[in-house]
Order: sequence, then C-alpha cells, then structure tokens
Amino acid sequence: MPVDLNNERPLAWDSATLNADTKAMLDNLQPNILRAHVREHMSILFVRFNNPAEGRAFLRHIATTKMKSARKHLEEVREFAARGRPGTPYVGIGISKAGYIDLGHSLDEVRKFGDKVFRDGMKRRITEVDDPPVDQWEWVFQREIHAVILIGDAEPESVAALREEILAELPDSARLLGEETGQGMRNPAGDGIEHFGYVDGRSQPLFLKDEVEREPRKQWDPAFPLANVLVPDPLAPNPVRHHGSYFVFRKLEQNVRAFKEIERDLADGLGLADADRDRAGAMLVGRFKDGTPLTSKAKAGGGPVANDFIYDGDDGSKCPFSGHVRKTNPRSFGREVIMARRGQTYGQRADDPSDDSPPENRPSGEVGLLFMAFNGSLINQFEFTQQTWANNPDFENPATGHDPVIGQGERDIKVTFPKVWGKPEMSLPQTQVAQTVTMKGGEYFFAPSLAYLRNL
Ligand code: HEM
Repeated sequence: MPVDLNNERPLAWDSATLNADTKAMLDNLQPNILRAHVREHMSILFVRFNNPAEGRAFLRHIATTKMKSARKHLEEVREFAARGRPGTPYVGIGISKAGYIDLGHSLDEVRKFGDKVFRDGMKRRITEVDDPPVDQWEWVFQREIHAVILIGDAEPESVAALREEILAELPDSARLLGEETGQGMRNPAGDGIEHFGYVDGRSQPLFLKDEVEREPRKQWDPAFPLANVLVPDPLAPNPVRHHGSYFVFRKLEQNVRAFKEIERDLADGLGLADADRDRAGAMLVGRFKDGTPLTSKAKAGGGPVANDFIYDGDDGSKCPFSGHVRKTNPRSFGREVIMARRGQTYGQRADDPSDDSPPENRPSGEVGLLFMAFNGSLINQFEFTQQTWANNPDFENPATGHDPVIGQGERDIKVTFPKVWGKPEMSLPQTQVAQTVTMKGGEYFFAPSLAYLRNL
C-alpha cells in the first residue's frame, strides 16, 4: 500500500504492522526531515560539480558510506533514551535545480519536480519575497550552487573529522564554493536560543506518534501529515517508496545591537517598568525570551516551554497580530503552510546573549541564523510564509504591520501596540520597528531519497 502522505494520524514508525511501502520509505529517507537530528555543531558545505560522472560518483560514495536512513536515526534516538548510547553524526544532501542538470538530468526529468519555485532557484524569486538584490548577497550564494552537504552532531570533533573526510573525497573537477559553520547556543535553562536571546525551535510540526504523545495537546494539535514535508522523489528508482523533501537554506544576519535598542525604546515609549519591560521584545517575537507565549501570559513564566496554545480570543491586545510566531503560525488556520524548521545559529560572540547587558555590548553583524527548513512545497510553505504572512502588513487584520523579526519590504504604515497586556488601551500610531534581519543569500534544494543517491 503506497505511503499515505495525507494521513492525519502520526506515524507509528516502529509498529510491527507498518506496511512494506512505509518501511521502505523510512529506509530510504534522509534523517532530520521527519524528526530533528542533533546538530549542536554543524558544517554546511556548498559544492559545484562540473563533471556529471564524477559528481554522481561523489554523491553515491557519500550516500553509501556516510549517510544513515531516517529509520536508523529513529532507532538511535530510542537507544539513547533507553540506554544513553549516543547516536552517529548526521550527513544530509540537498541538490539544486542547477545541480540536477549538472549531474546529467534532462530538463524533462527536472520538470518532474512539481515545485516551480525549486525549478526557478532562489535568485529568481527575490521580487516575490522582497529579498535584497543578488549582487548584495555574499559571493558564495551569488554563484551557481549544485549541492549542499549538511554535517551535524553533538560535538565539534566528529563534525570536523567528517568534514575532512568528505572534502577529501571531492573530485578535482568539483569545487567547494563556500561553507558555513553552525553552533547552538543555550540559555541557563538549557533551551536552544537564537541571537536575539529568545528560545527557538520549540514549535514544530510533529510526524511521529511517539513525539506527538509526549506533548500536551489540549488546544494546539502538533501532529501533521507527512505531506507537510515529504513528496515522492521523482527521480528515484521507485517514487512510491522513495521520498524526498524540498529544503530551503537562507543565511540571515541579525543586528543584535539594533534589536536590543528597539526593545529598550519600545519599552520606554510604552512606559513599561521593571519586569514588564520584557513585554516589549515579547510583542515583537510573540514569546518571551524564555519561550513563554505572550498570548498566554503577561510575564515570562519559567518551567518547560509551552507550545499548547492558540490565539482564539486574543484580539491583539495580548500578542500583537504582527508578533513573529503569530504571523508565521496563526494556529487557527493555515496548517498546510507549516514547515519543519531545522536551522542553527552562526557566529561567535563575546557577550552572553541571555544576560541583561546594554545594547552597546551586543554585536551589530557577523552573527545570525542559518535558516533551514524542509517543505512539501516551497511555494506554498516557506515562500507563502515569507511573502503572504511576514511581509504583508495587512495579514489577518489590516494595518497590523510587517513581521518585526523577518518581514522584508518597505515598512511604511504606522502601527500601535497594547500598553497594558489584555487591555484595549493602545499606544499612539508609531513607525514600525526597523528591520534587523538581513538576508545574505541562500538557495532552494531537494533532499533526495537515499535510493536515488545510492543509484547514481
Ligand atoms: C533571524 C531570523 C529569525 C529569528 C531570529 C527567528 C526567531 C524565532 C523564535 C524566537 C521563534 C520562537 C520559537 C518557537 O516557537 O519555536 C520562532 C518561531 C518560528 N519561526 Fe522564526 N526566526 C527567524 C526566521 C524565520 C523565518 C525566515 C521563518 C519563515 C519564513 C520563520 C518561521 C518561524 C515559524 C513557523 C515559527 C514557529 C511558530 C509557531 O509554530 O508558533 N522564522 N522564530
């Protein structure tokens, strides 16, 4: 029975009754798609091939010697939970449209990829998502990237060793165009944070029964059908059993100093004092720094980071409609838009992102987020989120503003903020906060099935 990508029931991946096609799907799927892989340390390599036979042989070799399946990953996670035995590192591969052509596929074959945006590539989509002109991107992303290789693990040593091994296999005809290094940051509670200091990566679509069952889910259902991240791999030997995922990579630089100034000025402007001052930043993100959802609480909460909430009954007087997490997941509709975010922070900093030191001690560049996400459809998920939700000041309610964190394009309308949490008193209309996240480049890839890679 073909894998039912639209089944609303989460996948019981280790059930004895799993059908043969679904088993084969898990044995041929890359890890980190259905469930996030440990990737506290990451090395991300951008490669160009230039010789079809050698490019194919390289990918085949990496796939057969260094990549594990989604099933192997899930077994490792279970082993770790039961016996504390650490798993093996993650190696993932994504191929761009230009990469498929360079590997020798015909245009007719590449047209089998249903996602037009993937076939265009990111450089041809800047108008739609209001990205900066390509000549302002970092040089590596201005070039024609054929493949991305993701290496991730809990410790830097194994990542560095694998990076060396993989680079040593790169044929002379190929080029390493550039690379990124990701490194996780954590707050004192141990939760992963991004550079503005907020807990990140908490809200995810969950596809597996064991993951769903661990979540409180009275209000928000975190279970999503596989279709949110999987499509049949059109070039695999058997697309009924072999699946892949559209992968978006974007390097997003964060001006932390400017963001911290904005938080401070907003708190001053609204007359917020003491612990209430944290609400300024929370109105921009939609969660407090410790992850407490602003729609649920007026102050940061402590305890495990909640994700069982919706915005019903919040007219914007608790969490503004523009707040980043409300914009990118309104929760009462748009479930088909939700993608699996698998990003990692980049850049070293001398200050502690979770302390209270003033804005002038914060970095104004060179740090940010390597935004990465798996999609069933780039046009209906990543691009839709960026274009129709984040960049749209009228989304859900007119004149509520751009997403203050990731919104791109002219922030010309004025907006208001609630002065008191949950009360109708609003501030005077004010200019929207400045853009502090800058896209430095990126590309769209397809993460093919292992069956495709092993048969190259
Ligand atoms: C530097 C850039 C970014 C920063 C600093 C950032 C920060 C955050 C933070 C702090 C959260 C809350 C943690 C959570 O709920 O899991 C979050 C959630 C989220 N972000 Fe971002 N983000 C960035 C870029 C993006 C981009 C480019 C997109 C998509 C276009 C995006 C989509 C989302 C989504 C979908 C959620 C989860 C919302 C939910 O389900 O409640 N983010 N982000």
